[in-house]
Amino acid sequence: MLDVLVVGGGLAGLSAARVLRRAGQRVRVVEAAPHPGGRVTTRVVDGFTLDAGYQVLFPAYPAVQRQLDLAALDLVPLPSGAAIRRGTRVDVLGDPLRDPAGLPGTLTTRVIPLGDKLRLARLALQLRSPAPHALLRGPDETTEAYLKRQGFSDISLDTFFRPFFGGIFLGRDLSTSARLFRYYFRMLIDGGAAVPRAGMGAIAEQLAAGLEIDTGVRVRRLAPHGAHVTAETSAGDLDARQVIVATDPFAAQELTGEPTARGRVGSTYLYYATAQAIDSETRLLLNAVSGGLINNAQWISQAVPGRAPAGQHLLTVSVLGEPDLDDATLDLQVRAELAGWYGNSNVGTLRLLHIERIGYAQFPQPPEFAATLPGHATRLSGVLLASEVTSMSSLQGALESGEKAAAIVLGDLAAQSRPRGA
Ligand SMILES: Cc1cc2nc3c(=O)[nH]c(=O)nc-3n(C[C@H](O)[C@H](O)[C@H](O)COP(=O)(O)OP(=O)(O)OC[C@H]3O[C@@H](n4cnc5c(N)ncnc54)[C@H](O)[C@@H]3O)c2cc1C
Repeated sequence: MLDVLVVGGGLAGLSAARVLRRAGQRVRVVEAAPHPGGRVTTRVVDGFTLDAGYQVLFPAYPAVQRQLDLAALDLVPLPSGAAIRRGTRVDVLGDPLRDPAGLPGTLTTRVIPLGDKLRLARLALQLRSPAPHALLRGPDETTEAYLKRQGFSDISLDTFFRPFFGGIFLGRDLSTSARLFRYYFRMLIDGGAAVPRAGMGAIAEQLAAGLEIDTGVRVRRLAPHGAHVTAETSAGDLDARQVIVATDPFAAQELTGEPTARGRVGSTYLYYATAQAIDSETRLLLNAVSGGLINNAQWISQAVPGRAPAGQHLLTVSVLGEPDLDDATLDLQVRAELAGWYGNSNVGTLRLLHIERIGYAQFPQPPEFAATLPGHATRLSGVLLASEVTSMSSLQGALESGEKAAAIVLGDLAAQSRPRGA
């Protein structure tokens, strides 16, 4: 009999399994998909390396610092700041803290009023002192209300905050909890954003190394019997003293009977290849024009060498939500918007490699969302929950959730009391 069965091999499940294995437990992960990683995966198409959606790692995440060997991931820091696009017009907003060379351009760019640049600097100073997890406490409101209270103008909200944080929250309305805004802002100040050279899937591969993982096996039902739990799987029954359910919240609800589902935020990504050097920009491109499909885009092969074959370029385009358009229409409409940036002849060279439609990317996180989240205990004896949904919809949330569930299994009460986000 296993000591612990972990259901789901996303980052929460892998994190839990690693902690338990290090503590000497006999642990096995059962994952429904053909490979571990859950939402953090990478595929190779025609020699181009495509992450499943535009995902980045904040190396300053405390759980990332604890769990990952960042040197072995060969992280490539993404250029700080952003290029704000309004049609053919481009304004660069640098991050003077991380890239002092960009300061003159940032100060002279007129897209953000001078007063708002000073407010950004003040915000950075305010948010860099408290312990990161303390930023997840205190009064809550929407990010939009918080930014307005800080005095930011509508122009800065529309041209920078909506597309930039829209890409993180997967919605431009800034209705996400201001606590999360402050936490992510702090993570960016402390460590910027980076990606493994080989793709985000390398994170899951590193976590999975050395673990016993059954892939392509779905757990259908959990039956507690006092001192152990039987998991009915598509490959037969498995018995374990304890089970950690680390699936998405919808599957967790079915397996445990706990109300873990919190709704869905979806997003859509288009990946284009071209042999033509259309734009030398390496920064994130933000679409400051509202009402279109594109929220942000990046010439990822320029920011992260090796993502495209020699002589080729890779553009990833992020569309928020799930447009009700077939692939051909979606491609046509995105191309029409890109033509407003680069002209028809350049856009004509783009070859669509892949469209990734993600129905469940994150759960909605409105103000005070944390008070409504489930804990790790479930009504099934011997069955615990580990999932981003116990914390926050992020790599940090998934990793720390796995750590905490493992600590409960190990009876480590001190680790259980570690505050959320620490
Ligand atoms: C497009 C996109 C962009 C994102 N961007 C960022 C970002 O930039 N930064 C950030 O911090 N976070 C980001 N996130 C969020 C982050 O990826 C997730 O919060 C995190 O990966 C969730 O991990 P998890 O282990 O809780 O869940 P999941 O990754 O969903 O893993 C659950 C696993 O359980 C498996 N499973 C489900 N049911 C069963 C069953 N019955 N039996 C066996 N296995 C089962 C699934 O196949 C899956 O592998 C992004 C997510 C997406 C999709």
